[in-house]
Amino acid sequence: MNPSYTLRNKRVWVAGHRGLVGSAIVRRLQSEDCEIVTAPRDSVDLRRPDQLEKWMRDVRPQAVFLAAARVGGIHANNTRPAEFIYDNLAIQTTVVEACRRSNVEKLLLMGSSCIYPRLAPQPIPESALLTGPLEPTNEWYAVAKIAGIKLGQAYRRQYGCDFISVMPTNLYGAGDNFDRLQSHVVPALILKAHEAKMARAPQMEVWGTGAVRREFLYVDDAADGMVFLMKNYSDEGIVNIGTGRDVPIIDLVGMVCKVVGYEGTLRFDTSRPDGTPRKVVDVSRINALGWNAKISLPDGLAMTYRWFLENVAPEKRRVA
Ligand SMILES: NC(=O)C1=CN([C@@H]2O[C@H](COP(=O)(O)OP(=O)(O)OC[C@H]3O[C@@H](n4cnc5c(N)ncnc54)[C@H](OP(=O)(O)O)[C@@H]3O)[C@@H](O)[C@H]2O)C=CC1
Ligand SMILES: C[C@H]1O[C@H](OP(=O)(O)OP(=O)(O)OC[C@H]2O[C@@H](n3cnc4c(=O)[nH]c(N)nc43)[C@H](O)[C@@H]2O)[C@@H](O)[C@@H](O)C1=O
Repeated sequence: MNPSYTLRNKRVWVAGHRGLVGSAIVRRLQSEDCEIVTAPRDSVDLRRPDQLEKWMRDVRPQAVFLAAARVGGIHANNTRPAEFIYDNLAIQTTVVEACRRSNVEKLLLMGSSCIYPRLAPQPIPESALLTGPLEPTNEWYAVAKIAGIKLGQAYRRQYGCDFISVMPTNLYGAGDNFDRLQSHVVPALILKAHEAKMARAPQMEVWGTGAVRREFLYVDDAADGMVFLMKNYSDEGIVNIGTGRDVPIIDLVGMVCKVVGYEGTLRFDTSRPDGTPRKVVDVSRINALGWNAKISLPDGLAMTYRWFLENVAPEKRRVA
């Protein structure tokens, strides 16, 4: 299949357009000469084939970014396994089959770096998929995401659908979920450091030991990489997207406190899970295709905190 695909003058559906990744893809598509279409959340539940297929018949999108999913951090994944496996299976099967029936020209599915085995070689190559046991804190979500990969590959083989799958590493940035319990580590630490600073608290809490390592890709980089793949990649193999560099959580905490301006001490709550000891993806495949991440972690954290202050900070809400 010809890897090059144009978005020019196409109707491009961003499923999950209000989320962290979906809203970043909408921002990125502003510089493409295409028509962005979105499904109204109140009338189109992407777990419902009847609702989606009616909308698809009316709108007839030609290219689709599937950024809709049940998503959360380690606590959310570890405590809500049924929602994470059911919702993500339901959304993926509904959207993939609806795209086939509507003859969508190209669909980009989103997996996650958490699909790889807990103790995969680091950096993690795409070939590590299904070579070992999963990380228990998010295996339900991971199994659903692996099913999504297999769906896309099966539809390419049997029906000739141009469906591709990208495996993003941990993402963060403007538009993130800042819920104290359900969020990922970056927004959670920004919220906690900010609140500790505002309250002049002597200490802030960090989950786990802080010794595990994670890779963080700014969401606008991720969106740019996904548009790049939509335009330049067409094959059944999955493609990692990340920076290729990881940091210990303890270092991340220091960077967040520096950006926020919090100078108190840290209390490590080791009753909270660490999750996988290390998760950094091998980005040689996407680099070889011609794409590289551009936004550094310090710059990304500064942009995220600025967005938090303008859109989420508790004192902002009180003023509003
Ligand atoms: N954030 C991260 O660190 C990573 C994310 N990913 C993947 O990227 C994709 C986007 O994640 P992210 O942007 O962080 O998630 P968010 O939770 O920020 O956004 C998910 C979006 O999906 C929508 N959605 C959820 N369920 C339904 C439904 N039943 N019908 C319609 N819309 C629904 C949500 O709508 P509403 O707001 O109304 O609930 C929301 O807009 C996911 O596939 C995720 O697995 C992969 C790796 C890392
Ligand atoms: C992207 C990936 O994200 C998830 O995996 P994860 O990377 O383990 O998730 P996380 O960002 O929530 O935690 C990263 C690390 O950070 C530590 N940590 C410290 N303090 C806080 C804290 O306050 N909140 C959170 N959430 N974590 C904290 C936490 O203990 C852990 O060691 C998957 O569920 C799945 O969603 C997935 O695909």
